[in-house]
Amino acid sequence: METSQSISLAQNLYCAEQLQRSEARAGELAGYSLGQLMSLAGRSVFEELERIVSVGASIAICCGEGNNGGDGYIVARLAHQAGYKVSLYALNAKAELKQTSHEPAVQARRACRELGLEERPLTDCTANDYDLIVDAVFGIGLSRPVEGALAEWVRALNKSRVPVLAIDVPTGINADSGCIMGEAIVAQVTVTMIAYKRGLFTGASPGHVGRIVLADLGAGKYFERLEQPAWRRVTENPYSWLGDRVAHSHKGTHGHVLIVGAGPGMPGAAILAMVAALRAGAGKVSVACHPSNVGIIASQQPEAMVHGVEAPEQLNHLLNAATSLVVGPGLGRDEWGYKIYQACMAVNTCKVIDADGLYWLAQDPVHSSQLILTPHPGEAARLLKCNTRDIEANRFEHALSLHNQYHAQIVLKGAGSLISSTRGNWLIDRGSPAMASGGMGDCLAGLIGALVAQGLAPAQALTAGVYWHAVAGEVAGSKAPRGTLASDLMPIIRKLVNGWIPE
Ligand SMILES: NC(=O)C1=CN([C@@H]2O[C@H](COP(=O)(O)OP(=O)(O)OC[C@H]3O[C@@H](n4cnc5c(N)ncnc54)[C@H](OP(=O)(O)O)[C@@H]3O)[C@@H](O)[C@H]2O)[C@@H](O)CC1
Ligand SMILES: Nc1ncnc2c1ncn2[C@@H]1O[C@H](COP(=O)(O)OP(=O)(O)O)[C@@H](O)[C@H]1O
Ligand SMILES: [K+]
Repeated sequence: METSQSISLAQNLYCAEQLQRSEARAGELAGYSLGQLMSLAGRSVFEELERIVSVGASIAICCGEGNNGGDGYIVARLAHQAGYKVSLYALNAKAELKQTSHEPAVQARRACRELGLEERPLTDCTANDYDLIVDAVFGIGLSRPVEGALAEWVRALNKSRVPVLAIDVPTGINADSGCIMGEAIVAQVTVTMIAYKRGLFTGASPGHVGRIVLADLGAGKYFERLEQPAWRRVTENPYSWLGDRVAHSHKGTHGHVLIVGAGPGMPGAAILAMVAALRAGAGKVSVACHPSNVGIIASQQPEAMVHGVEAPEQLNHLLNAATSLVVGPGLGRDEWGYKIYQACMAVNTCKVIDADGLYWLAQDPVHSSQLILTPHPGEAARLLKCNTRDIEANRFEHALSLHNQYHAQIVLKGAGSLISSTRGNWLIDRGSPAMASGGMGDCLAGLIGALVAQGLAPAQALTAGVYWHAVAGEVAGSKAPRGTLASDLMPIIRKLVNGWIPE
């Protein structure tokens, strides 16, 4: 079987429907029947199992009635034959597998019976009795929420903290949206078949999938020819877009970022955006803020130029001098904030709009590819006039809606940030929960502003900014996630924009 995987296979993300439609044909092109594909799927999972636990370990294999369960029976037979202590559990121990099940699953189940592996009801499986649980309950065929006794079993399994190896998709995770349907298994490893499902990388998934292993079963490259991915994952460091600095460059070469924000009593967000823009390599950084904040902002970083603006007219010369704008950090929702926002929107300069800037944009939508919008789900809900829960229930569709409605370059932030832009639709599966602390968004806005100032096109600046911000968050939070601050990202951002790649 072919194992080397192309860059495109690592990037491309698909929906369950695409797998259901084309996996058989992809298998055929690779020279396999559906049954042979399933045998290969079971073997791939078994090979991963061998990496996690040694021969002799106690394993519970928990099977549903569909083909995900079928994969489970194949693993059970292989594991038993290899000398593992295998216990089999089934969602419906007495029933036959579904009619749509492939022959190898039926054969493997029969073989397990002949080998004396008695099937017990799934809800009798007490996780603590085992070294590893194999989740073969539901995969891409999950069609309704996991409820009742099964949901209770999933909750107990998750509480046990016994490692789980999930087949294809952790049971209860929607493979398209990454949402939990009722209750979902938390796995340490997920071995996913043929191609990546987009829902494995965003929404609730990052807390459920563990390490993801792609087993393309030799059919991946054929599958890619049959189905177009609507989304791709950023897998390559974007440093080449920025490149090394030219030896004879000067500060004017690297652009001038103007941060517009910091209404009365709110200097912090603009300070973070300002420092991020400086550390990300902007030639010059200015801040336009309420006059009451000039002293405190100027005292933070002597390299920045800080201007108090009482009235929008005072902004004009600053707007004319700027290569990029970052509008919104701490801007406020009062009359001063509104007038300042309006003055910024009157110029054509590329703008990163965040925080209160997004609040004002939602009141009076504007369409432009020179706008870079960086909403978190709450801000996205305001922009799309729905609620945060709607956004989280389908992050992919709402990211597309934002791009289509505002004609802007957008990122929908959160674990598995989604970028919908003139460069297409990209998912960034980097970052960490260490980044769930106030100020991280301000840091991102300043970083993107600096990349625009240094000459990247808006969509490139957005993609590279979100990627480096997430990687910086991972590095800053790696040893002690709690208490990680946006300020901790600044020296790491400096390294990343100079081509550093963390191990
Ligand atoms: N085809 C191939 O080549 C390959 C396929 N492969 C494998 O097949 C998997 C897909 O198999 P699948 O389509 O049979 O779906 P699967 O995930 O087993 O679930 C369907 C069953 O679950 C049931 N059900 C759903 N939700 C439920 C709920 N909440 N509560 C209770 N029941 C629920 C549903 O019931 P129904 O909706 O029919 O009433 C049906 O019985 C895929 O993920 C991969 O592992 C690999 O081997 C590679 C080769
Ligand atoms: N659990 C997580 N995993 C990955 N990235 C995260 C996580 N939590 C937060 N982030 C990232 O941190 C940033 C938070 O931004 P935001 O919510 O605007 O913060 P603030 O408004 O406090 O500055 C976003 O880029 C988001 O993607
Ligand atoms: K599963």
